[in-house]
Amino acid sequence: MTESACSTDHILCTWGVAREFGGVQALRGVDLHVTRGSITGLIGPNGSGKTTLFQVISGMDRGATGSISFDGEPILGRRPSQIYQRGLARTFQLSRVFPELTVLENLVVAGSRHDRSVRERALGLLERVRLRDYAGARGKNLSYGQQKLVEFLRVLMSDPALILLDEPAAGVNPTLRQTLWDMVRHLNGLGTTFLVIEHNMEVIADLCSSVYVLSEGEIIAHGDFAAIRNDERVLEAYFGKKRKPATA
Ligand SMILES: Nc1ncnc2c1ncn2[C@@H]1O[C@H](COP(=O)(O)OP(=O)(O)OP(=O)(O)O)[C@@H](O)[C@H]1O
Repeated sequence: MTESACSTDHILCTWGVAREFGGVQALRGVDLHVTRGSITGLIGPNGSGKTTLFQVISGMDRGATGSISFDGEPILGRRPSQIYQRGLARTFQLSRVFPELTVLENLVVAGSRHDRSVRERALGLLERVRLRDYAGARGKNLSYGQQKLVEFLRVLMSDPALILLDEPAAGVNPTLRQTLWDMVRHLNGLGTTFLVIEHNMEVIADLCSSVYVLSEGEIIAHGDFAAIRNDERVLEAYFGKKRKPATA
């Protein structure tokens, strides 16, 4: 893929992104395009490099090579705060809620100004996911699923253009999980773009217009879910090499 393949339709493009950890090639030349306004899925077996790619895109891991553009600007090598300020935010596999702050404070700290409008925006978000009654509770006193939802809301406080979600529903009960996906869909309807790591294929099929499949640090397939689900390389990556037919 050439750099010219990245157009203004794409909010994020990566070319040849590679990352090695002491002999382990975690990413091997990853080319990926995220269309503006899409919900794009990133799937792959455990250890295939998904989280590493998020670390690199968000600037938290600055040891990669290749190039990345976000909203037309090169970002590889930039600090996480610079990338975040440009409008690219992410959540983490494990919740990172501030345990001693209240739920409301957890959201307000991420707002741009500590004024009334930030507070109201936070309360509005909590209302939307039915956590308004928990505004005064400390982060540490929420269930794990509630903490993940609060972490997601905190990301929304900065009104990012692109949100990277790293298994946002893992460890979350089915009701909260539904709330979370409804919120993703709602925000996407308002124009927010998402790149989502998710292991549940029903969710991927339901939510994502485009899916990238990573295996051993390489993109092995890309397309809509119907196309990638029957791809030979994808089946092989998930279920292992094809067995030889049994002999009599
Ligand atoms: N900081 C690090 N130091 C050394 N090796 C690392 C580091 N981060 C990731 N790796 C290795 O890179 C590879 C990719 O890991 P990564 O966590 O990105 O995979 P993943 O697809 O997100 O997996 P999972 O689905 O299990 O979360 C693995 O072999 C992992 O052990």
